[in-house]
Amino acid sequence: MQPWLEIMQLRKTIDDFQLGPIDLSFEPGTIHALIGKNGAGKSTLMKMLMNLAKKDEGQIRLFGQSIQNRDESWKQHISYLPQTLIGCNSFNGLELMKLTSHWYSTWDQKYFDQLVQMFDIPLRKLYRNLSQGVQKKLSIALTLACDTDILILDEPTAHMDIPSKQMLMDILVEWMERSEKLMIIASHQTDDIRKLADYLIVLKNGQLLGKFEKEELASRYKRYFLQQPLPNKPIPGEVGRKGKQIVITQQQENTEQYLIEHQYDWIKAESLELEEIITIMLNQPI
Ligand SMILES: Nc1ncnc2c1ncn2[C@@H]1O[C@H](COP(=O)(O)OP(=O)(O)OP(=O)(O)O)[C@@H](O)[C@H]1O
Repeated sequence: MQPWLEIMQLRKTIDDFQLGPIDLSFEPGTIHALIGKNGAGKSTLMKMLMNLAKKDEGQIRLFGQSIQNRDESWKQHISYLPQTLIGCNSFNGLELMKLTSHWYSTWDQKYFDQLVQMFDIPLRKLYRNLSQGVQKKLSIALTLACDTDILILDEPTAHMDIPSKQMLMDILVEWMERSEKLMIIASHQTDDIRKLADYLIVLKNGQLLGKFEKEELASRYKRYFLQQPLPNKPIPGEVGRKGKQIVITQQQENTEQYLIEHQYDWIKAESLELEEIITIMLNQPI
């Protein structure tokens, strides 16, 4: 399938922080989660996708066309939720709704009203007087109601209470089903990633570790409980150990082949939780 969004050899330097080179493609009908420790470059990458942060090198292509040297009409296809909305404080929800709906021809008023009701957002209160969680809910309602092809969300569940987070997960799944859509979401919440993502894009200190299919990643990592102590040197696929008889690997086939060849028996092998896999990946040397 033709990707809707492509990034080629994208690079940016901010002081001593270097992002890239990054090559990625995003196909319709998929949800990509951007994963990385604080300061890994997730927000910077998202801002570059929106042309809000200037790239030093590389190309971004939307529907096969470069977004550079064009007017900003391509933004009609993408709605973006930044970590914090700037410049909204002196407006209330109704005014922000008018401003946003004016810009997007795909604006869906009925859907916005529905989201406002679901999240119980007071539209007549000034944005600055809303709690952080309600500010987030309003920004999400404004972003989703644009009903664009592509949605870019930077930590959408931050500051939200637990029931609202759960509701948002369902809303985002339903949003994907409205028509053919693409979603890119940066999140530190494993719940968000587990429930939503098809692919994980892992950034480490500005470097791209890779794009991984979530299910494939989950099946790759295994923990073995052995009957005998392991040798001191690492075994094939090993990424971690607990004591001498519990080992975590990321290459099931190679590990099992080694264990069988060297006559190590295992009592059981189990899959890892996504949170544990992400922690291992983010702590591994590049
Ligand atoms: N406007 C800026 N001025 C100076 N440095 C910046 C600026 N924006 C980003 N950086 C630096 O770029 C790096 C990446 O920041 P970025 O916000 O993209 O990370 P992140 O992965 O989104 O982090 P977090 O998970 O904490 O939100 C950091 O070292 C940050 O200090």
